[in-house]
This record gives sequence, C-alpha cells and structure tokens, in this order.
Amino acid sequence: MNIVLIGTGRMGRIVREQAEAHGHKIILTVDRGSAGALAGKPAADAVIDFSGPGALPQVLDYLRQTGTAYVCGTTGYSDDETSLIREIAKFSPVLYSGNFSLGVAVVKRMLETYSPFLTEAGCDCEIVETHHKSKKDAPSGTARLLRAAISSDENVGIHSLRGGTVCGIHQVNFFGQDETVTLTHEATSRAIFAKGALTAACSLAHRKAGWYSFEEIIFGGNDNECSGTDQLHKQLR
Ligand SMILES: NC(=O)C1=CN([C@@H]2O[C@H](COP(=O)(O)OP(=O)(O)OC[C@H]3O[C@@H](n4cnc5c(N)ncnc54)[C@H](OP(=O)(O)O)[C@@H]3O)[C@@H](O)[C@H]2O)C=CC1
Ligand SMILES: O=C(O)C1=N[C@H](C(=O)O)C[C@H](O)C1
Repeated sequence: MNIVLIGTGRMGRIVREQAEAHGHKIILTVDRGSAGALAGKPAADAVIDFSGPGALPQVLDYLRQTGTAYVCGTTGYSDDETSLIREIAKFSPVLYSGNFSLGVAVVKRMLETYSPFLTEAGCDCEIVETHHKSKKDAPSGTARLLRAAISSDENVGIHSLRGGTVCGIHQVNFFGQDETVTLTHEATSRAIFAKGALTAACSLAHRKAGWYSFEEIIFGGNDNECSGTDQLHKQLR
C-alpha cells in the first residue's frame, strides 16, 4: 500500500515502522510544520491519521479531491469536527476509532452485551483512564467509546489521570450493592494501535466510499487483499 501519514509523533513513528516492516510505503508525511503539503497531491491507497484536530481541514480537502481511504485514530475532536468526518464518508471509505487495539474492541463488545445486566440492577458505572503526561486531550477517545457502549446518556463518569509514560489503561467499574465488577484493558506498547490501523487501512483501500467500523473489519472476516497485512491481521485476531 502507498500510505499518506498524518502526524509524525509517538504514533506516527510507530505506524511508519510497522508499515515499512510489512512492505508498505509511506509516500508523504504531514505534521504541523508542513501545512499545505497535501494540496494538489494525487490519490494514495490510504491516509492514516494520528495527529491533532487542527490537521483536519487539509485532510478533508485531500479526501474530497482524491477519494482516498481514510483511517483516523486522532482523538479530541469537537462534535462539529466529528460530523465533518462522518460527512466525508460520501467521498471516501472512512474508518474512525478512538482505539485500534483488539482488546478494547473485545471489551466494547462485552460491555454492549453484558453491562445492561449491571446497570439495570442499579450499579453505578465509573470509568478511570490513565495516560502518559504528554497526552493533550481528556477524557480519552477510548473512555468515550466505552461509555457509549454502556449508555446513550452521560450518566457514566469518566476520571482522567496523567503521568509518566503510560501507553493507556482503561478501567470500567460497576459499583453495586455489596459487589463490584471491574474490566481493565492495558496497552503495554503503541505497536498494537499501529497494527490495528494498518489492518484497517488494508481492508478499506479497495472498498467503496462509506462509513466502516473497526469491529466489522476485525470480527467480520478477513477479506483484505493486502498480503503484507495478513500477518498483522492474524496477530490481532
Ligand atoms: N485511536 C488509537 O488507537 C490511538 C489514538 N491516539 C491518538 O493519536 C493522536 C496522536 O497521538 P501521539 O502520536 O501520541 O501525539 P504526538 O503529540 O506525539 O504527535 C502528534 C503529531 O500530530 C501532529 N500535529 C498536531 N497538530 C497538527 C496540525 N494541526 N497539523 C498537522 N500536524 C499536526 C504533530 O506535529 P508537530 O510535532 O509538528 O506538532 C505530531 O507530529 C492523539 O489524538 C492520540 O489520542 C494515540 C494512540 C492510539
Ligand atoms: O494519546 C494516547 O496515547 C492514546 N490515545 C487514545 C485515546 O485517547 O483513547 C488511545 C490510547 O488510549 C492511547
């Protein structure tokens, strides 16, 4: 795959490393210092975005012009920015996820299926998310997606801790009468997110414009046509 990489920070570096290790090519990188780098550029197989909300306007212009597949893991978007990402699915295949790990996808499924047994029995649910001290947004994108899996209103509290070099810990607590249930996911390396995003990019590269979910890519069968990513896909499953 020929990939345009948005963001060259902690995630951008590991996406590049994993992409090149699996035979893909980063044909263009964009960071804050290269505003406008996408203008007039031809289509790629995929855009992978781990940057900041400020990069969105130039990325959307590029997608509108080229129809390139868009895999976005950036968090901290406003509701308006999130709507713009949804709208671009008219032009490109788009997959947005606040977390590209297999483990969080499984925890999300568990919550969708089983959390009603606890919340309907009166449990109070509180999420605690812990990240490295350089993380810019709070609450984390993962905490938001886990909350959405539990409840459509905002009666689930989210508590954010920042410190050291923690890649990401999410703890979902259900406090009931005389019992507590806690589900914990801990990412011990950012490689898991990079592999998930590359798997998604390979799967999306040949699809028609539309909105796709990470779960349908990893649980819905391996139909990606990109052999370099088969191995990543197996690691994720
Ligand atoms: N969905 C997932 O699975 C995961 C999502 N993330 C998310 O990915 C994002 C990036 O994380 P991380 O790599 O740790 O952050 P870093 O701060 O290390 O890197 C961010 C990168 O984005 C660039 N950037 C920021 N704003 C702009 C802009 N306006 N235009 C162009 N480039 C910009 C920065 O450029 P410069 O250095 O020039 O400022 C930098 O290269 C965060 O939102 C984070 O929450 C992280 C891990 C997993
Ligand atoms: O910024 C990070 O580091 C991470 N961000 C994502 C989030 O906001 O949930 C995913 C992961 O937890 C790491």
